[in-house]
Amino acid sequence: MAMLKAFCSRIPMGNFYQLLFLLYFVCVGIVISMGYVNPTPYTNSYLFALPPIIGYIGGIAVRSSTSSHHKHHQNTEPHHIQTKHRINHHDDPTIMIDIEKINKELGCVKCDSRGNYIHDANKSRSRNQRKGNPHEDYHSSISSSQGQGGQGGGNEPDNGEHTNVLSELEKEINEFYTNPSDSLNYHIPEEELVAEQKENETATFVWPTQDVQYTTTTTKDNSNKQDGKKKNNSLQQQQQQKKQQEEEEEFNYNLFTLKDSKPTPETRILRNEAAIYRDFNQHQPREYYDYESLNIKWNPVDKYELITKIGRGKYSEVFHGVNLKDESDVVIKILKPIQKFKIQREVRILQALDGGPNIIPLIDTIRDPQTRISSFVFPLVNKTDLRELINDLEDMDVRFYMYELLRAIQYTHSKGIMHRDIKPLNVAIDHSKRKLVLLDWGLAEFYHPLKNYNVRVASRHYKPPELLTDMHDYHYSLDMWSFGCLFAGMILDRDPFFNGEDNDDQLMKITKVLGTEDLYKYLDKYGLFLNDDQQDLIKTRTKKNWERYIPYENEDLAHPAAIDLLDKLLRYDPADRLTATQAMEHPYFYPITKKLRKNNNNKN
Ligand SMILES: Nc1ncnc2c1ncn2[C@@H]1O[C@H](COP(=O)(O)OP(=O)(O)OP(=O)(O)O)[C@@H](O)[C@H]1O
Repeated sequence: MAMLKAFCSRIPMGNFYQLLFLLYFVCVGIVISMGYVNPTPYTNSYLFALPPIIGYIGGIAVRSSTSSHHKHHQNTEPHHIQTKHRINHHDDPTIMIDIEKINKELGCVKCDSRGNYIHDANKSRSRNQRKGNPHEDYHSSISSSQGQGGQGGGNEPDNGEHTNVLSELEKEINEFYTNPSDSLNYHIPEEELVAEQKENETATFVWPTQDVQYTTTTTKDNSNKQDGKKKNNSLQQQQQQKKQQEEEEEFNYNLFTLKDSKPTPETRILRNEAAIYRDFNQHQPREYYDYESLNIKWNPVDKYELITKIGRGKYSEVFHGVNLKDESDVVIKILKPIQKFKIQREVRILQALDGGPNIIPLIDTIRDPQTRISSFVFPLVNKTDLRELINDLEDMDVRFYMYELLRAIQYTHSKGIMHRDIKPLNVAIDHSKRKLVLLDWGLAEFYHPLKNYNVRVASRHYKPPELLTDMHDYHYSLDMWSFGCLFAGMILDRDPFFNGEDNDDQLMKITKVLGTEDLYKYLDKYGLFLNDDQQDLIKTRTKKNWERYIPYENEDLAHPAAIDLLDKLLRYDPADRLTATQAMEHPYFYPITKKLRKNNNNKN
């Protein structure tokens, strides 16, 4: 009996029924042959044909039902393995960091560094229980999906089915982390491992950092191979660590730049990104651009004496002073009460640009301990107002000073900084020494791509269209517009060239010269809109020829090369404007660059 049971258990169910009917068929044959039943055609068909047919059909039915069950089973099996494959990527330490970052960004406080969901009793509650607090629902659905190894991350409301699947997955994930090797349903046959090993023994390794290749063979020199592998491993580790560090730095940098950035309006189609020096600050140590962490060393004021007031600005009173130690002339810029970060920013930027061409150097930072009034000390520039000077300047002088100004701007941009207040008042020229310096770094700022900056910078008449149309993600090219306005003022003897009475009027004045066609193209490109007042003010206008603005007495300054340069600077679209480097390469400056090259050659 036990043998029969064992035999039966080995026979698949479909075959078992067929065997049973075969047995019946044999029995009926015996009965007929022994003469117990009359073999009429009817009895024959009844006794012989029907049972095998039923048996056969029954067998098919049973077999197909078991095979469909089997198929279903097969389907879940690879899915199971697949899930573990997906989870397996957490073994990569670089990805682990990623998930941690994503969790932090999404505010998933319930995930560990591997993106693994940390069990929460609330999570096992039913949907109805959670329904009462939609906020809680949202957060638990985020953290649940995070628990799947960072897959998904949706914020759809949870339901019972979803929770079940998630808790199963959670179990799998936890199992995987407690015993990763066991949970991988993989078995690599011994022969394959040996073959792989052999293949590696004769493989060519590429040195990861240099273009050097070396071959190691176990049969010839075993130690070489070991060394090579060790080197390779340590190099790989170093590379991985470096990558990890870079990713961390990038993440911290992104957090930093997002810190005080305003959200971008949904209407924006295209963001405005600098084409040059875009990632300069990202590749600098944080102290370089994080001016709020700067500790300014304030020295005593008694080293200097004030002589006379020479100027005043929005944020300061400027005095001619003297350094009592060496009796040198200085400028003391006494700061009005302003926010601390603005002082830190100006100092940090002046430090970053120290030694740059035509940039005013910061000599000292002083503070009166009693009044706590802070001041910056600069060298005195014996300057002449640009607007007065213009009458005395020849074409070559204008080219020279404009080139010198561009050198300062180019250097500033190359250091990841925007000046944001280029105007004649901030350019000091000592014509007797043929020396130009760019002053007033109070509004200058570090450039971070796609950061939404304050548009209330630069002086109205030098404000580019992006500041007048609320494009907050402006970049270095805003300085190039301001430079263009200053240049137009000089060569066309009309400063300010665009003389708006307020910001809306300023844009209107610009459209009177540059027309409206390009303005609308620029607005459409970036998904920007005019405000109501601007729409009322701005009528359809055609672009004017620059020639009509050239006064008779300025034809020597405003020649075709100068006009061509001006035309390439004053463009609505910041992406269409020349960069400082491109402007310096413009034919207008050929006589200057030619002379510079000659002087350099002579020196050498
Ligand atoms: N080193 C200098 N040599 C000569 N004059 C200077 C010097 N520094 C500043 N000035 C004069 O003082 C004025 C005000 O200086 P500065 O622009 O730095 O101050 P501010 O308060 O930041 O001005 P703003 O209102 O333009 O922001 C300048 O326009 C210039 O005329």
